[in-house]
Amino acid sequence: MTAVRCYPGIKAREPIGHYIIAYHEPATIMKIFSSAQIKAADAYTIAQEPVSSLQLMERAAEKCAAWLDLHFTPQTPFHIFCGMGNNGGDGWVIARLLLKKGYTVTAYLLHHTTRQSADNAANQQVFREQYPQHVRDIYEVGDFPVLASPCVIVDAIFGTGLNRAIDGWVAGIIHKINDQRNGNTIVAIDIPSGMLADASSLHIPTVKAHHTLSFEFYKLAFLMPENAAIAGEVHVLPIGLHPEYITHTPVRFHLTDPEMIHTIYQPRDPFAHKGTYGHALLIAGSYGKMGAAVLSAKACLHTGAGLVSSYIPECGYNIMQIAEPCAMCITDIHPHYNSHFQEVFRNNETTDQYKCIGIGPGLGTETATAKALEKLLELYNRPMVIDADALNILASYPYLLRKVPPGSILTPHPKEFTRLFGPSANHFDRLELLSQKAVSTQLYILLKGRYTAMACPDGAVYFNPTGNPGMATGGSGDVLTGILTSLLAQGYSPKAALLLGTYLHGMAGDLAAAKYSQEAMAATDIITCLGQAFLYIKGL
Ligand SMILES: NC(=O)C1=CN([C@@H]2O[C@H](COP(=O)(O)OP(=O)(O)OC[C@H]3O[C@@H](n4cnc5c(N)ncnc54)[C@H](OP(=O)(O)O)[C@@H]3O)[C@@H](O)[C@H]2O)[C@H](O)CC1
Ligand SMILES: [K+]
Repeated sequence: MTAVRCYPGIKAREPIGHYIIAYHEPATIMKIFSSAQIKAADAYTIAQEPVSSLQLMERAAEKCAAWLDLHFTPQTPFHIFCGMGNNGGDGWVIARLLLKKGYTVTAYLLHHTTRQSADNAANQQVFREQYPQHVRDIYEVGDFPVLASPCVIVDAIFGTGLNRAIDGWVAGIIHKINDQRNGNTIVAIDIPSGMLADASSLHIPTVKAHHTLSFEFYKLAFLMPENAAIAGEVHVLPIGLHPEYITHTPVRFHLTDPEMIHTIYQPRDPFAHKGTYGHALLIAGSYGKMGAAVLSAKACLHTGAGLVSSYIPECGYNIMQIAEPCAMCITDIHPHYNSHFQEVFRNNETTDQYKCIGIGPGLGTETATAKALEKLLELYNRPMVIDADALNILASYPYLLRKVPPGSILTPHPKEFTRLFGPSANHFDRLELLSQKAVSTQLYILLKGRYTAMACPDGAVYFNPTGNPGMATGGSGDVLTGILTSLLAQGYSPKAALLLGTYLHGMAGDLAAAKYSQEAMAATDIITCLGQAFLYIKGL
């Protein structure tokens, strides 16, 4: 079942994020299965539904043909490149279905092996019998056709059964297909040929698709920044894989979705007073970087914390009081940076007063700041939010990481992550390192990106689908720190705060982009749109 959802006031087809374009039932979209698990889901469905593998292939191809028919007209010629496995089998069925709908179709068989899957053979035979004049065979690069533009190229060469890097003349064909990108549309079936679903495809020849029609699930590879230019726009097409398998099979990787977020969100108590929703403390700012402190305090307030106190250097007092009158201010003895914030916690009473501390935006990395951070970590034992320069201090003094209260949330961007935990050869290795570090430190680690990855102490990783390139702007991270600190102060568990806060942040960013454009939006606009994002989540 596919249901189209959209934000209030935003057209369903606004190209802001995948999830706005089409939304699928949580059971099908939330879990990210490996290619081995997808194969098992396939087998389970065939055995339990029951359905024959040929029927399942027909079902999958029908979904693809329907999608293609919705997005193109019979005036556009189709060139469908088929491999010898089941991905190629899908290609034969798509070719047959499109011809039936009145499209001009040529199907090409790549003879990359002498072994053909049974379902591929069966569908190829049907096609050759019905449409012999529509088939061409490819044995070498020289057999690649001359294609008149504009046309649609369907890549059904390799799917999730790819077991090694593509080389030789088949790699030549992949390059030829990519040479046709300009002026034509390349649509990959299930996964672009050459791309590995669960491992890095760096330096491997891969089809560079404009669209990928992925069966039932997102593949982990689609969420990796290194593959951004390969899969294009991903469309998940449900093909009716067995819900029992989907529900009961454990996975490490998940994609958060609106329904999941709606269940995390807690409506406010009608009898609430400002004490109900916690007192948050944000330790931020330095000379020239007071904006970071203001943004995090504003975001914290607009996410619902009962009280917000901002700990800032002397120089920022007027700035903060004028920019955010709803926040209280504590100033450091130093005029330009924070050097004695641990002194806020003279006794247990004050430690208890602040339900959560967020630290880092615009903080600077002065030695006195680092010393104060060490003392703070010794005094405060609730989960904190640690960002920006506070992370850079942890990277400079790695022993401090052991003092961070368990359950705290670290929010590095990729460079901060590398400073903290070292470099990785590719984004799959980095994801593994992220997950390992969350387990070994018992902290939540949020790695910022197009699909921000949130690693939990139990080894699970959640990807966030909201957000857009307009958020790659100064202050966006400070806003996230304020949001997360606010949710923790209000009593959300670290995991709930992490998933909800990151989703809200991205959604507010999407709403800001829709209103002002990705170019013109600034971090302050993300805060302005937080209210609309809350209303959307509440109203789901
Ligand atoms: N998910 C589902 O429920 C459904 C999926 N469908 C489609 O099936 C494919 C997976 O099909 P499978 O047959 O397992 O694998 P592929 O078609 O992707 O590829 C297998 C063939 O590829 C050859 N191969 C593998 N790597 C290379 C390479 N680097 N160079 C050359 N050839 C390669 C392999 O050859 P061997 O020599 O290793 O035997 C095979 O010939 C899935 O992606 C979906 O598209 C169903 O149709 C519907 C249900
Ligand atoms: K493919």
